[in-house]
Amino acid sequence: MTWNNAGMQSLIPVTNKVQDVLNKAGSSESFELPRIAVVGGQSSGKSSVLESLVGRDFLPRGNGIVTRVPLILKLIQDQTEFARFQHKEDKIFTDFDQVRKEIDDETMRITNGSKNISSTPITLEVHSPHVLNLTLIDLPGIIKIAIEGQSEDIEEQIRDMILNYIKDDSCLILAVTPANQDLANSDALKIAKEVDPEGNRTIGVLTKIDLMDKGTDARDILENRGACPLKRGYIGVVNRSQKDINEKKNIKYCLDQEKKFFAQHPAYRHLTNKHGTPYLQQALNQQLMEHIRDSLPKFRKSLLQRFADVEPEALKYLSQQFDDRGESKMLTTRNKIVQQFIHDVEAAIDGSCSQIVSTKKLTRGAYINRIFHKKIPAQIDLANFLTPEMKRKIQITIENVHGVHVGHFIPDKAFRIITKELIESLRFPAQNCVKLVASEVSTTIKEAAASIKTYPRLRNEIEKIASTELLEKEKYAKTQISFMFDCELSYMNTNHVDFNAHDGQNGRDGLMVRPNQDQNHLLRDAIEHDELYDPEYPETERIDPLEAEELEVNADSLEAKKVLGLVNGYLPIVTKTIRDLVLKCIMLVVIDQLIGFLKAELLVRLDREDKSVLMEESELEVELREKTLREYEAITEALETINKTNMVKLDMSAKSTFQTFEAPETSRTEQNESYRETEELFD
Ligand SMILES: Nc1nc2c(ncn2[C@@H]2O[C@H](COP(=O)(O)OP(=O)(O)OP(=O)(O)O)[C@@H](O)[C@H]2O)c(=O)[nH]1
Repeated sequence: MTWNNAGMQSLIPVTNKVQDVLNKAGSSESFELPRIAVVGGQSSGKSSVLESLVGRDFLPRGNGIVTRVPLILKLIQDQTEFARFQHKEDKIFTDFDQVRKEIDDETMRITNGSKNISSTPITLEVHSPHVLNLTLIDLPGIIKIAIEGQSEDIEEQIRDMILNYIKDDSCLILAVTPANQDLANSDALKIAKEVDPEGNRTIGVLTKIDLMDKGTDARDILENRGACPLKRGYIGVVNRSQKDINEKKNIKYCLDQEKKFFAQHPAYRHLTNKHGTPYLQQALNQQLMEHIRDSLPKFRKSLLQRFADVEPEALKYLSQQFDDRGESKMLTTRNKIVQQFIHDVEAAIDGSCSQIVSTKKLTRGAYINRIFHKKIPAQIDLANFLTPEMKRKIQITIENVHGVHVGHFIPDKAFRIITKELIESLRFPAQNCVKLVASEVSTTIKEAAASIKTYPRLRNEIEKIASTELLEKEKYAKTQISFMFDCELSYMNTNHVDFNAHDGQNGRDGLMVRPNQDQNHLLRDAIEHDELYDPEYPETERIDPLEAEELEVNADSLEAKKVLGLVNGYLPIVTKTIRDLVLKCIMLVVIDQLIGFLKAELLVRLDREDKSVLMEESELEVELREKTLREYEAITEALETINKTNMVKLDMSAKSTFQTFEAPETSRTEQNESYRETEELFD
């Protein structure tokens, strides 16, 4: 058997290298060549044309509708030559007569042995070192009348099937018309026009020129001067006749006969260079080149986009790679990872450290900020302390302080007891604030550690050291805060500059309680003028006598009000101080000291571990890294290959073989722009 698709070979170096490189790397990018669908009336010679294009004699041929199901023929460039059907994946065909038989058998199976057609395609892969990766489709011929045993609407079914394949803009249409029929009635041209009215992707193929009536010729059509001119013109071919097939004449022999036919025929002698199967191959070749030329810039853009996606990951992997024979390189890698981890933790908390500021997601630092300024003030809050329960406590405390005696002075002791109890009630919420921030810092540590993908042991160790230290810091901060509470509880500083006897609002009628002042007198005045009650806290107003009765204690007593005034004036000082110090303590211990620890101690602690164990790579990550690096290299190579392609030369060679094909202007400009982009990238 002889292969005769040499015309397509010139495309192999570029497209196949690009396809190969990307396929091998398992890249998601792939450069697809367009499908070529062969359409035409029944027995117009479609399968014969297709076979000539492939250069292989393996398709069923004969009278009647031979092609009754679509045949999707995938040509795949490979080292060895064989065929394989999708429906029989395990079987390898090396004998192409067997391929023909299998197509026949499968057609019968699909159509249940009837004479009907089916849209269920047969998919056949032909692997060969001589083909270009390309998909060709042989379709059933368009018929006019159903014969016995065929569905009434078979004509419509065939039309729909053909249209379904050729409607895709990237599909090249070979409209096959026999020369011994009137062109104006060509089914192929009619159906092609429906989907490609401009004729941009339709090539007219005139078969059976050798069978034309004596005294007639197809010269006008072949010179594109006939009744139905096509933008891309017509190409005349002389395929093997049924007799040739029966006599098993090979394709090489028939191609020689075809050449002789054109050379010797007086009407076509001057057209020998523009017709015949080899020329059709060249024309198709040019179409494909044009497609490549037009789609390369777009494809390159998409490759560049993928390159931009893959590059940062790849560079990260490359920077983390080390030669495991060299311990110092291993250490350098480890140290780099640790530095990066510390930087990531710091950057996530301290926004100013971060080079890239997200506009979509809050960072941990921003969350901590919310805890500082929203949650902490809300948790350390005694504004609503005056519950009925507290009123009752105040009165009972006062009465207990007096005991058997009748009290005439402000019960200072009761004030201290009540205030202490209230301050104490803040201890747990204040410590809880440490927990809230620590939990955010813990998440920050986990997130930063998660990016150490290649070395899971190192990642775990770093996370463990940092998290353990965070726990220590959390504990320590809680102790410090507890100490702060102890300080607050040890002394009620009623000499504080901010202390206001009724509610801490300075300047309100000058109602400041100072030592050596007559507190009883001031308070009495205040009560008379109804100034001890804060309108913001209605609970501080006079206690409902009914409620008082329920309590069975006189919570509305003058003394209770005096104590309330003192408590109310003192609490804001305490909450203000505690809020401020809790926040500062958390910042110092849980954040600053932790980061300080990471900077000073993390490497020291890691040094205690076995380096080679710590730097063991994760299998999954190794796989991912290799895949990423493979794709990175493949895309780089593919881009370089495309960049080296001499598009002008490619275009010139295309033009010299098939003058009527014009390339759209815009694609050239786009192409140059894209080249510039690519060149810049690789400069
Ligand atoms: N003499 C001569 N015979 C041809 C030519 N082209 C095709 N034939 C013959 O015409 C018959 C039909 O050819 P096919 O290639 O099977 O036609 P088809 O369009 O694929 O047929 P269907 O798939 O059945 O529609 C075969 O016997 C071919 O040998 C040609 O250029 N010259």
